[in-house]
Formats: sequence, structure tokens, C-alpha cells
Amino acid sequence: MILMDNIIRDGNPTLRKYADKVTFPLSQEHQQLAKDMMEYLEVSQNPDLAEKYGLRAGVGLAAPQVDVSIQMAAVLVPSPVEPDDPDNHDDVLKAAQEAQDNPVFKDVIINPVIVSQSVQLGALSEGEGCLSVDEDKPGYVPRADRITLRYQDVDGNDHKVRLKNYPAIVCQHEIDHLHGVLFYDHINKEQPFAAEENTLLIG
Ligand SMILES: OCN(O)CCCc1ccccc1
Ligand code: NI
Repeated sequence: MILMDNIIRDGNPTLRKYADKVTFPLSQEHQQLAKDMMEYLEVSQNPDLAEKYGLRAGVGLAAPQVDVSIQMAAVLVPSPVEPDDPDNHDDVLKAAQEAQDNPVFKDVIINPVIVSQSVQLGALSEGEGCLSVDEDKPGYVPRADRITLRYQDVDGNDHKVRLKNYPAIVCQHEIDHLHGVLFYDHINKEQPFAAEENTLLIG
């Protein structure tokens, strides 16, 4: 099971490497890694389990973050389900489970390539964070609002998906990890919350 101790932090050179392409069929260790990374996301999005294992919640996890420099990342973007009563613990758990049961996007993306992207930019209104970056880095992270993504899944099947808004942002964040790029590299140093005009603010 992947725990926070297994996640390397900014400063570790692996996070700045361009990761190696993955060959198929997947080795046993790469198959296990794919399972473990997706399991981390599932567990981290369950409030009770996240607390039990001391996990920071994540909607994505890239192999370089667990010090394996290969082009593989798990993505689990839950659907936006709100609890009926945010102060009722059972409601919160139920909503988290429901959100995960019909995710907006869920897959382990291998050798991903963004084959086209919108000119239209998008950025999360709250900025971004990263399990490998402990300090806050406030500011807009401008990305393409829509992307067409080609990747292989763990069975070696080719996929071509069109994503927009939040899932598109998350996949770009993960693909950046495979290229040695961290989210704050994109933040405007002089004016962190300046965004090019008509940048869509998401969420
Ligand atoms: O690399 C994934 N990881 O650091 C978890 C955070 C994922 C993430 C957070 C905000 C916006 C996009 C993606
Ligand atoms: Ni990250």
C-alpha cells in the first residue's frame, strides 16, 4: 500500500526527470504499481481511511512521485457529489463513496500524449497543490481548458479521450509530472493571480 512516506517531495531529482516510456506487456512490478497508485487515490478520497492512514487526498498520482520514473499515472476524478448535511459524518461518507462510484474520469494512463488542446485556457480558481510539494504555492496555473488525450491502459489498449475543465486540468497536472514539470512552474512569478484574459476559472 502506498503511504505518504512513499511519496517523494520537491527537491528529489526524480521529480525533474523526463520519465521513460512504458513497454508492454507490463512487468509484474508495473502491474502492481498501477494497482497501488489507483488504490492510493481511492483510499485517500475516503475521509475515514484517509485519516486512518494519514493520507493527503489526491485525484491523481504519477509514478515519478513514488520514485519510479516511468510514464504512468493514476487518475480518479470523482463526480461532484455534495453531502446532504456536511456536518453529518455518515452523509459525508456516503457522498464520498457515491462521488467515487461514478467518477468523471478514472483510469491509469500510460504513455499519455495530448494530441490536441484548446486555445481557450482554464485554471482552477483555487490554484493547485501537489502531494510532492509540501508548501502552498498560491496562484493560477493556466492550462488548456480542453484536451484530446491518447494513452494506453494497463492491458495495452489504446484510448483517445476528450476532456474538459477539471478532469482536463488534472490530467495535464499528471502528464507534467511525467515530463519533470511541477504545477508552480506555470504560476506567474510577478503576479500569481494574473490570468491571461478570457482564461476560464474552474471551480
Ligand atoms: O500529481 C498528483 N498530485 O500531486 C495530487 C494533486 C492533483 C491535482 C491537484 C490540483 C489540480 C490538479 C491535480
Ligand atoms: Ni502532483
